[in-house]
Amino acid sequence: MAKRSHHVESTDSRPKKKSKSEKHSKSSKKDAPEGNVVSASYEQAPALSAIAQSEIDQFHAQHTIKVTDPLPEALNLRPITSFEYLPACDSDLYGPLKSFKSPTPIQSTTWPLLFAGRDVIGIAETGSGKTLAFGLPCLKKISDSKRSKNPYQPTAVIISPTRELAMQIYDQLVKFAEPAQAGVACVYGGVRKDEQREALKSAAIVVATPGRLKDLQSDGSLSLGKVKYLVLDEADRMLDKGFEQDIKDIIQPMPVSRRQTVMFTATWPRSVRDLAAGFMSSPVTVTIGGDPSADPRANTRIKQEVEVVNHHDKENRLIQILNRSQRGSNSPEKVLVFCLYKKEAMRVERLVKAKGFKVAGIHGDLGQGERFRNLDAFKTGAATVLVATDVAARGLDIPAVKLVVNVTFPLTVEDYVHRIGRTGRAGAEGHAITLFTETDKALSGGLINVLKAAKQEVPEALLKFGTTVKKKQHDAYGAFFKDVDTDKTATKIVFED
Ligand SMILES: Nc1ncnc2c1ncn2[C@@H]1O[C@H](COP(=O)(O)OP(=O)(O)OP(=O)(O)O)[C@@H](O)[C@H]1O
Repeated sequence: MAKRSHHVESTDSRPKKKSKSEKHSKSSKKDAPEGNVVSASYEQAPALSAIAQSEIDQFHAQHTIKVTDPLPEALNLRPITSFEYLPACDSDLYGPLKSFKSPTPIQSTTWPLLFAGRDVIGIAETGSGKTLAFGLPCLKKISDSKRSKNPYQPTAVIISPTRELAMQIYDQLVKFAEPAQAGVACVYGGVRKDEQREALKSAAIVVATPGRLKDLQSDGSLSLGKVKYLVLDEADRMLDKGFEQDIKDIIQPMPVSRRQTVMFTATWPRSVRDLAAGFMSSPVTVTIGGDPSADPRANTRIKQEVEVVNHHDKENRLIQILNRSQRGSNSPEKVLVFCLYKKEAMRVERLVKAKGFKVAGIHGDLGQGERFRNLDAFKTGAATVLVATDVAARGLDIPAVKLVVNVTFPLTVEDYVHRIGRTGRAGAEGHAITLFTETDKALSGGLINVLKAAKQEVPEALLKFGTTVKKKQHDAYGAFFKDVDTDKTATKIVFED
């Protein structure tokens, strides 16, 4: 088959002088509609173009990959199924990929689109490498651009719902940023601003939580007028009602026509899709493992057990589970225990400690330093049980969490999928045990659908609560950061600053 390489030019609204190579390469892509994405070019590796179409089709079928592109004339870009097909880069940007065998399906499928400058919505199961899916093209954009080093004017902004997750994304990107000579800063609340301000001076990429970013923007510590690459990680959480204003305030000063906007998540409820569309230009939606318009889907490598119990039996049952997991024959497994309420988390942590387990806690009433220290203790194994509220539900990539226990069911089934997604990551097996009570019955239908989609056992006692799925309102998420107090149900998620 003749070697063809696609030179995909997605242009911004202004006419661009064609370089010599572009005059010769046939770009069958119509110019993108007015106001579409940035001027980015992507050269599909000839070796990738040479692969038989049947192999590409097989890859798509094997991983249940679905790509929905609103631009009828757009080129079907082939998935980058091996790191060798990555576009050339004049820095050693790809060096740290050596620790992986091959791209994950979400990386393979979204990388070409992101290199080509398209807006992308990426939906894939927890633990499937979404951070590098959006992170690598971001770093390549910085590494390729001869961006003038305007101090305090980042080229890329990545927004995350939690301080710990912002730090985690930052830590992952820094490994790649050094070879690409791209400065990265991380800004989040709960700590002093002056060091963060200092880091913003030379940062091309800023990873941030919304509150602190807005703070620094309004006190003039940084300008977002030059942002060309915007990522909302855990996008459905970032787009919840009541946060629209935060996100709108952050996006407002950013350029429209030359900005590439990217959203990634493991759950994509209908209630946030219209809002997302308002921030994007002809986004391509990529889903791995199943149709995004259906119910949320859990990572299928996680064994999900649901026990219907009486409210007052929960804590005894938790201790039984911990005895089995921590005092069995093998070395104590790392167990992540989720509560819904801060006071509940503090009470459970005290109970688990009193039973002699090595336990740490993480919730909104702790100082940021203590939260980082406790999370670290769990990562290193100094603590083998972490008692958390939903501050730890999304994104956190903690090695070798063998078991997640939901002592109190979260306020949405999406949060359930994210919580149990702290186990079973990067291809590992996982295990989750959920204590479900009468008070949670409004969510029984959604939970039953998640269990069935993942081919998990559905207990009789759960079926008794009924299978109807309550339509989730736009503001149905529980208090996220300022964790829900025992004396009132959550009315609005409040983000970290
Ligand atoms: N190509 C790859 N091959 C193997 N492991 C990878 C690859 N890319 C990333 N990983 C690892 O997989 C783990 C999960 O990645 P990451 O945290 O980005 O998942 P995620 O999809 O964002 O999860 P979540 O939905 O929970 O946020 C990390 O430890 C990361 O280093």
